[in-house]
Amino acid sequence: MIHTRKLTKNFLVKKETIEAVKGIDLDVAPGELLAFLGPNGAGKSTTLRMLTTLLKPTSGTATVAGLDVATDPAGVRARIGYIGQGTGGGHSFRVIDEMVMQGRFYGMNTADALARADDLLKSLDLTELAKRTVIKLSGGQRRRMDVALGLMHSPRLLFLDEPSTGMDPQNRANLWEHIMRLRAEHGTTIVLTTHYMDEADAMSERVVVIDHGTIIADDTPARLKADLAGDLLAVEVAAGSAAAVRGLLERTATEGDVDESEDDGVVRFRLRLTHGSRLAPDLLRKMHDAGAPALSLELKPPTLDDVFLELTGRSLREGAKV
Ligand SMILES: Nc1ncnc2c1ncn2[C@@H]1O[C@H](COP(=O)(O)OP(=O)(O)OP(=O)(O)O)[C@@H](O)[C@H]1O
Repeated sequence: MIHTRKLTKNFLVKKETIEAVKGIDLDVAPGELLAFLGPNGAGKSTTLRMLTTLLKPTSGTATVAGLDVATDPAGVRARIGYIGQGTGGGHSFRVIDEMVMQGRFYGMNTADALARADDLLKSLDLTELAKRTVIKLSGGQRRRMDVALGLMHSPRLLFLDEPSTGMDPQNRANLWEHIMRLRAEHGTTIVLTTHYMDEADAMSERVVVIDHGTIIADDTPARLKADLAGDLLAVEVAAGSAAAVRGLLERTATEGDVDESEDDGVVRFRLRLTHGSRLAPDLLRKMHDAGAPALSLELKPPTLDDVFLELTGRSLREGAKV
């Protein structure tokens, strides 16, 4: 559905070249749901804008839905849906009119456009709002209408640029429910950008991590986490037991160093353990046998942020918009 080779975009700003996207190779199969995840300025939107023909690549190639973005941008546009950041229709039209106009724009006749709009409004729980003017919709409703607009011409491939930015968790969950349903019903291939790592984790089958214009990881969230970041283990012991426990933990740590801090006679160790839930009981027993029992033990599975941290030395949260 998408094939890019060495896809590159440079911007020239005041005689300075900004390398926004640096030679991306990407293949997306029909029906995939893929998220570009990365901090602000990583190159996610620029990549998406090249794939949707809104920006011309500086070099490299991209075919989208079977057509070349450079030589047949109009053809690509006819085959895809694109929902940009905070876009949407005009303010003073009614939702249904906005949708029919969109359908007409894509060459549908009014009757077909109305039928399709009805279907989509139903799928996206917007039927009751069909006659409301767009300006009166809430943020979440508006975003759902954006999705409906992007789907009016039944594209096989839908691009969503930060679909849920600025939404509260309930609206985000609701939008996702609708996107998933549409996908199940129509088999639409979906490519989206997000800097919400929990969203990428929970919703996407494939996460492409982008940093400084380069793909630095590309896999299922589960495999990314399993490969790159062990579970985070935090264990507290009495200060008198610290020396014995330190040695034990250093022999057990599978990733990185053992971090240690002391507060009020309690020493807290933090370390990464691959397959922590399997190792933790054994560790507890060894600590007990060494006469240095744990006061508390906490085991946290890794997040995509841990993955990003391991890959770049930076946290995704640091650069995330709130
Ligand atoms: N039109 C433009 N002119 C100049 N520089 C640009 C332009 N668009 C993007 N850039 C720069 O290209 C780099 C990548 O930006 P891009 O918008 O693709 O990042 P992003 O990962 O989508 O970030 P965000 O999460 O903030 O949307 C940034 O350094 C940005 O400042």
